[in-house]
Amino acid sequence: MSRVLLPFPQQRPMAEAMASTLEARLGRLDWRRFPDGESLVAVDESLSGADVAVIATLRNPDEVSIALRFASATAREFGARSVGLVAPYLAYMRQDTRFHPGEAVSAPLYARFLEESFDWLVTLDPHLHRTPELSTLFRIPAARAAAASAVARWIVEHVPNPVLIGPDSESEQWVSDIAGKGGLPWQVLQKQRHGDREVSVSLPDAAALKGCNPVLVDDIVSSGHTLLETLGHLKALGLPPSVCIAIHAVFSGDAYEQLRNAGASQVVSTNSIPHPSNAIEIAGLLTEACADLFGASAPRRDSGRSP
Ligand SMILES: O=P(O)(O)OC[C@H]1O[C@@H](O)[C@H](O)[C@@H]1O
Repeated sequence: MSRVLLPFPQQRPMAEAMASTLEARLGRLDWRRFPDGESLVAVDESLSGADVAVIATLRNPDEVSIALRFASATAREFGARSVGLVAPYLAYMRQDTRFHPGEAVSAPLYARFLEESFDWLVTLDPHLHRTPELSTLFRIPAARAAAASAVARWIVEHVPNPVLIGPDSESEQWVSDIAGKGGLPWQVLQKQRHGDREVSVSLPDAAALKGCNPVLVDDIVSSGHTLLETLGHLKALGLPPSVCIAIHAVFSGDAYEQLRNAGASQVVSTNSIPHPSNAIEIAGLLTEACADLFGASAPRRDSGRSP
């Protein structure tokens, strides 16, 4: 039985970091776009009997998803026994309910889409809010790694006298976990979202923050408005410039530049999405989460069948 990692081009360094512990070889997965936007995917042809893990981070999911499907189907066509997906960032998890009439509930729909291609899934800190666990969303074996220990280590090593601040109640699960791992004080604010780019947050207990260096932590930073709003309030309270930590550096548009220009002392992230802010390595955490699934899952009924 052999294990093969097929990383999308951007995830090659992640795959290189994971390969030896997983006793897997690195295979070829090329992806390019034709001028009309269509995808051309090419994978290793020597996959007969192999357990394959495709590695793809799902920022810009509408672009990458069709390529994912082509990659998994072609790997099976070349004889892969099983095909799993390691998605350091799992997209579409935030639309987990119908916020307005007529909207598609994307989280379960996207889960169904991925299940059609993959036998198992590993991801890092998925945005599970109203959904308690990955297993309630996915019908294939799914495991989640947590960045908390790596983020806590980074904070302890880089920020003197830190206090962790989560911008909203959704962030509590990540902030409290990181605080627990690092033995750090923390608090979580109340946020109201008024639109895609309009949010307001409540003032924190300023007295409790006196003498500390604020570290804002969120799972996803997309437009950046949640952290921008929080930064603004902390600045108005006269607190020292805050460190901003994103687990997933989505950073749409100029969000990263805006945060840096808004008085953040540093903006850092894990490498779940390749980005200049990456400072916290999570390959080892994903490797651990893969251990029980990679090569262990029962082959799909249609495994090896031509697409
Ligand atoms: O405010 P932006 O950066 O657009 O969105 C990120 C926020 O939206 C939430 O679901 C995330 O957990 C995070 O708090």
